[in-house]
Amino acid sequence: MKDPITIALSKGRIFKEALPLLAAADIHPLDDPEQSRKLILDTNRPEVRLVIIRATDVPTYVEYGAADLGIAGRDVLLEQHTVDLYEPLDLGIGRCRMVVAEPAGLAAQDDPAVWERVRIATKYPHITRTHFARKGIQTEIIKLYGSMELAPLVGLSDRIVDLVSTGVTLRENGLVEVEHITDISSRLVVNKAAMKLKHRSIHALIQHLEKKVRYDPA
Ligand SMILES: Nc1ncnc2c1ncn2[C@@H]1O[C@H](COP(=O)(O)OP(=O)(O)OP(=O)(O)O)[C@@H](O)[C@H]1O
Ligand SMILES: O=P(O)(O)OC[C@H]1O[C@H](OP(=O)(O)OP(=O)(O)O)[C@H](O)[C@@H]1O
Repeated sequence: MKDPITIALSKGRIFKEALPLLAAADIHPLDDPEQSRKLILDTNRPEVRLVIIRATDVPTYVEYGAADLGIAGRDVLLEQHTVDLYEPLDLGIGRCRMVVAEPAGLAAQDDPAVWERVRIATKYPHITRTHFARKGIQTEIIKLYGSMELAPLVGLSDRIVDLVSTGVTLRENGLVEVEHITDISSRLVVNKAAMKLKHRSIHALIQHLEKKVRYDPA
């Protein structure tokens, strides 16, 4: 009998980009989470199901074994740095970068090399604090849950730490990137006990994903 496998992932861009990877492992969801309100999606394989959750909840579900595997952004994993998981594979999807940004007007006369104390609005307080602490810069952090680009426009903070991919959101809000913190992509994460107890199934799945990522990336 095959091991039952539960995979956690978020809807939206991660789900869309994960579909070809899952297909390479012969996993095809029977529903589209954009069309359905179902939180558990069956697949063509009776032993494999997907749970559809918030991107930031993926590490929690996998750490506690509510899902055996998951797909999580490196941003989420760095921010939730104490979560205990295996992270065997960079899936190469959800590619973007974590940056410090500020209004173009401020950037024109600003020099990050002389910053001593900065006020930052961000969804990523741990990453932000760590980045600036390494450079000996004190931070006042305003924690937000989205739309960080608004903060400097209404005087909540001078600067933000956020993800950038095309740069359109920064540009349309008159902001520019002033520091690159790190590159981001989505990772496969695996529950530690499941990796032992369901080793054959999980190992086979990792191999299919790895082959697709390495030899046939999207
Ligand atoms: N503009 C982007 N381009 C590419 N990848 C991105 C971009 N923005 C975010 N990501 C990646 O996709 C992941 C999921 O982002 P998404 O916007 O779907 O969820 P979220 O709204 O950030 O999460 P939550 O609902 O938990 O707050 C992020 O954790 C990040 O790794
Ligand atoms: O450089 P770009 O291609 O414009 O992408 C950057 C935007 O993408 C992400 O937001 P997302 O689309 O996830 O919206 P939300 O997190 O505010 O819901 C990120 O927080 C930026 O706002």
